[in-house]
Amino acid sequence: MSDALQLPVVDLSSPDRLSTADSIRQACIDHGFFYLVNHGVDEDLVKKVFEQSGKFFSLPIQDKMKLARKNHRGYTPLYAEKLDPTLITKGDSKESFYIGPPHENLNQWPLQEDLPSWRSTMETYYQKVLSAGTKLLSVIALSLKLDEDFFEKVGTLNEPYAFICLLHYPGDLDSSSDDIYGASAHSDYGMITLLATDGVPGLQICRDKSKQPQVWEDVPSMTGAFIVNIGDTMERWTNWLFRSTLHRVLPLPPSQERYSVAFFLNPSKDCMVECLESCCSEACPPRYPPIKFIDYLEERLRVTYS
Ligand SMILES: O=C(O)CCC(=O)C(=O)O
Ligand SMILES: [Fe+2]
Repeated sequence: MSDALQLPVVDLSSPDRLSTADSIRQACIDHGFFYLVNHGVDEDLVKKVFEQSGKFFSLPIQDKMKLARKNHRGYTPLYAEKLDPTLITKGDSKESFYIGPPHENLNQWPLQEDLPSWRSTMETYYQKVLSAGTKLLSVIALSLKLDEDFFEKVGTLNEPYAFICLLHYPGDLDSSSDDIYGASAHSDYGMITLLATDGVPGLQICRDKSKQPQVWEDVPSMTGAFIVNIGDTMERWTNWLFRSTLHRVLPLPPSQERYSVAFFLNPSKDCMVECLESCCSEACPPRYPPIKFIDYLEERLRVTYS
């Protein structure tokens, strides 16, 4: 069952930061998802990223496999990743390309002669979305009754372990299995995700993962807006006040395809993630012990790629 959903819209350029913080708080408690408008990332740049992404995924598979995923960067072919590890199917019907923090010098790039402006486009996009995400985190801090530079002060943004993930869903190639999703049900691991899509529908959220049968609602795209969602690290930090909502991408009908670009804003590797004081009390003690972000992430990735 599926219904279209009206997600809250957050305006990052609003001068009334306290009222923006209030609407973020409500959105993160109710949905864990919202639209972000006036985020400062130029529409032409987003368009260019989609163009370049399309060019990469159109390369012959032998060329793409030369950049096969290493150190969490590079190309992952169709069916190689399964976001819902409980499914017994062969994997999600998507291909992806990850680009990580520039300071680590571990990114893989297509040959300059094949795709000349690819690297510069992706590096510019990385910096621009990181800067929008940083601004958003300061309002999220306000929404949690913290100082607006809280996430900077605790070292989250020293060298954030953030990733661009280019995604291509090539349509339902294997109609023999009912259980193959574009992206199977999952929640994201990090603090926040900023998602751009090409407008082709498919994304759905399940607001109450404990309810049976699960109710899935469509998340329509909004032109010019990022779809932002809370990840598990933020859920852990806020002691479940902000929810990291289960989501998935439906399989596409044959002969249709879909592109999207996710930006996973993760904290720095060494950042300790521990229950915020404003989110616990005697009646509501911390649900999790403190953990170093990289230890948490490595465990989650191990399950996804096993
Ligand atoms: O492509 C989408 O719309 C969502 C992708 C997603 O949820 C993910 O990669 O974590
Ligand atoms: Fe996701």
